[in-house]
Amino acid sequence: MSGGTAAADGLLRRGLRFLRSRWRVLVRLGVWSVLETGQSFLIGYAPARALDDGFLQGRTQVGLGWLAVAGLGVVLGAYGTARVYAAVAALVEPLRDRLVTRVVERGVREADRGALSGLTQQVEIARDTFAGLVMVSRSFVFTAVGALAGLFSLAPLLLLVVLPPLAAGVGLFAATLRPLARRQETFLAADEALADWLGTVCPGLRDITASGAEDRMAADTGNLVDAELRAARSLARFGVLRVAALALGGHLPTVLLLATAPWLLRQGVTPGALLGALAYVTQSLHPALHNLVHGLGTSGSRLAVVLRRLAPTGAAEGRVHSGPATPSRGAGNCATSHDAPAAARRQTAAPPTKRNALTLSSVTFAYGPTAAPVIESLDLTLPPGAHLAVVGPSGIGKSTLTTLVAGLLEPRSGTIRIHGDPAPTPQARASRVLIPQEAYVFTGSLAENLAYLRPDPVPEAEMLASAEAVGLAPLLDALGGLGGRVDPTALSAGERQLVALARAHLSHAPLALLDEATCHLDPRAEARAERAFASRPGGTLVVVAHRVSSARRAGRVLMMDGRDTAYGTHDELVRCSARYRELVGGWAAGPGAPSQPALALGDPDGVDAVAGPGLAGDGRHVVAHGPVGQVQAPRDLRDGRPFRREG
Ligand SMILES: Nc1ncnc2c1ncn2[C@@H]1O[C@H](COP(=O)(O)OP(=O)(O)OP(=O)(O)O)[C@@H](O)[C@H]1O
Repeated sequence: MSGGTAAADGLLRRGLRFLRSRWRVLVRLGVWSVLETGQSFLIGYAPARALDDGFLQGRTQVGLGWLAVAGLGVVLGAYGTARVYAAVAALVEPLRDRLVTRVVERGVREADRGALSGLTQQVEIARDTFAGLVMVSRSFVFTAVGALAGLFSLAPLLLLVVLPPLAAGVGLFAATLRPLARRQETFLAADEALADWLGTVCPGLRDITASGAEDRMAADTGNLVDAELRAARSLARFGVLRVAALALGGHLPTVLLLATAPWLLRQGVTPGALLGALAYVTQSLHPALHNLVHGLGTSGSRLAVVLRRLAPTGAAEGRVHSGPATPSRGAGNCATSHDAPAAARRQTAAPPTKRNALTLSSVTFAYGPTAAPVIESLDLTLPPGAHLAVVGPSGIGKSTLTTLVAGLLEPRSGTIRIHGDPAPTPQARASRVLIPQEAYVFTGSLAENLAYLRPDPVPEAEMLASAEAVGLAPLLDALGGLGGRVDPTALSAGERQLVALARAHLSHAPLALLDEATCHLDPRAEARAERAFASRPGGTLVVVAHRVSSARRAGRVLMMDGRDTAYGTHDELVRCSARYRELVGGWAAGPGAPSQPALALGDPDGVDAVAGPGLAGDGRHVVAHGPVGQVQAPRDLRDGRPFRREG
């Protein structure tokens, strides 16, 4: 037995089990359908009687009476239809609940919100399709029973004319149902495979061109297009059989009734009975068969595909992915924001480990409704304890990013979570502390300034430890200890930054955002402050860096550069990102270099640096556009030694 057939049989078994457990609802549905069917019966019977017993006999009132009966049948039928909808809801909603429970469990287990929203959408499709199927197949059965009973009661001979073509049409349709469903599924799978493939290839066109892989990619894409074309043609061929079934079962009875009318009249069938038979065929049987053929033919296979996809194991087992292997992206391990979709997929495919300190999912932000986004579709994940340096050219959006994470701005779209709490919310706000470039201190004691972010009384020892950690101790001594008076105007910008840093260090917030918060400190003092934050137990640090030394210290670097944003370690970026090398090289070249680095003389920790453009990454890969080596890395970096400013 093939995998597809086994899956289909499994689905059928589960479906029958589901229906068996809801037999009461099915009975209710049947009862209301009978009432609805009364209308189908009367639609031909009443006009026949009206003609034969009323108008043709000159008894107008009797004729009108029968027509009134037909009208009453319509009213009762409408009531029955309303009750039918309620019964269908009772059948369909439990299926929806069951599927929702299943996909939510799966989404929680896989910690994949993207997949979850996709799956819940599919549940809605499954619910609607199932409801449509129940309505269509039920309607056909009851309408056909009503109409055939009516034909029999008018004149059994009529069945001889109507029944054979109707049965042949239904039989032909039934025979095509399974192969049609298979072809429909193949077509859907081919269509999705092509869409998936294009979604992967299109964002990487630049890399494909850079690595000369156009021909191979075009050939692979062509294969998928051909596969979809073949599937569409095969489906269309079966579509012709479907139309034939409808012509046979729906149109032929009308033709036969008209062609055999003289014979039928000779056999004693009355003109009214003939009129009634035509009404049954054209008003009931043909529309019901039409709905069945189109509804069951299309929706049935759609439902099968969706249900199989929602199945607990091998969610995509029903999906034929005939696409070629993932395209090479040109530059080894590198990944830019071009790779965002692939990177996002890699990220969501990873098993959940622990709660991330910071998660950005497809974050887009602009300063105005029609303004160009400063940040676009940014994905970023930082585990607790991570140390990230954000670099990029002036005005690229580094401060905007930290402000968004701090919850002072709201993304236009996408989500930001700090230790699982969405930003901006009070919970997320309590988990982060933002130290901007401009450090604010106020007139008061140093202790008051330091304890400002703590709701609880802060032990002196803690304050002294934080002051020591960030390098505030000399100022603390100069001011005469924690009780010393702070006069903001008497402090230098660097001293004010040290106070602000010690205050943030004392806060309980595990995520520290330093937005050029050390720009007035010398490199040595900056290094000390950053290390103090990086070594807080469980503390996560995001630094908007203005020196290369900052980027080197950080475990990961986010180089913001619009669509070419790159992410990785400093060494990876140096290896893979031409843009990053260019920036680093710019610093080394000194003043007047394109990136206009802020150099600090005699930096024992390395070179000063940077600013460059960008977006996101998956925590493991970095990027380069253009072959690696096209831009030569500065000699100092290749030697692994820090830069030194010349002269
Ligand atoms: N409050 C604001 N209102 C409108 N536009 C703003 C605002 N703040 C920043 N911008 C604009 O958003 C863009 C990104 O600015 P942002 O300050 O985030 O960049 P940056 O990379 O931090 O720059 P720098 O390194 O110079 O601090 C710039 O074009 C800037 O002019």
